[in-house]
Amino acid sequence: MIELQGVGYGYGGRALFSDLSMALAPGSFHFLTGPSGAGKTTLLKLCYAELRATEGRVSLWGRDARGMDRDAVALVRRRIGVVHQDCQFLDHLPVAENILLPLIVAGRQDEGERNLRELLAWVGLTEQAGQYPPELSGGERQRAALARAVITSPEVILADEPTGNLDWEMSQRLLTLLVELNRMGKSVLIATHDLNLIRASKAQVATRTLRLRNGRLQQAGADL
Ligand SMILES: Nc1ncnc2c1ncn2[C@@H]1O[C@H](COP(=O)(O)OP(=O)(O)OP(=O)(O)O)[C@@H](O)[C@H]1O
Repeated sequence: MIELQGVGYGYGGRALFSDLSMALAPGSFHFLTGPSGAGKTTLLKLCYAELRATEGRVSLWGRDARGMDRDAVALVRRRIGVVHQDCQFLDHLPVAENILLPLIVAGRQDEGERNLRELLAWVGLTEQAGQYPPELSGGERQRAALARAVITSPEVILADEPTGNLDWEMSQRLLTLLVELNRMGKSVLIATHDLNLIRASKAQVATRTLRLRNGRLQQAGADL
């Protein structure tokens, strides 16, 4: 679905990473780890065509991202749900409307009501639907961000530090939601610093861990 071959990227002419390859297959579950500033968020942005690789090839469902115009990118993004590091809510809209936004943008609001009710119950935010994002706790915000990422039924979920600043219990709860999505057949990639979260996932799901460090991507093994 998403494939990177020999990909490099840099800001302002300075290479951040190079010759990086990976593939997200249907139903796969990956963690992406590495030190702060290694380029995890940048790598996720390449996966959903927010950024274009400066070398190599990013293929999204078999199409080279480089040749995609805005409409093609918009189409492909509907197959990808992104949980952003900072949630990116519109604070003047209630939580329910924030979650519905991707469906509205996709012109599919008719699917909204039923999906929304189910999703709010699934993430445990039925009571908070009418509240505004600044009124939510950190864990509630992250769960709302996850609901928003999956309301369009994407095939791939890319989550950038979804458990950053959450306590252990809430991190586990979020991980369980992501594992449930994976069991429904979705491919999941989680960027995280939290090695305990990666270890805890092993009991629930078969995962691969990729480590981005010094401009290289390696598969992490038992050394985690
Ligand atoms: N828009 C930008 N312009 C210039 N430099 C940038 C930009 N975005 C990120 N960078 C730099 O690129 C490097 C990688 O950033 P990135 O956010 O991808 O790392 P990260 O591994 O996700 O970090 P963290 O774990 O702290 O979130 C950092 O040094 C960052 O300052």
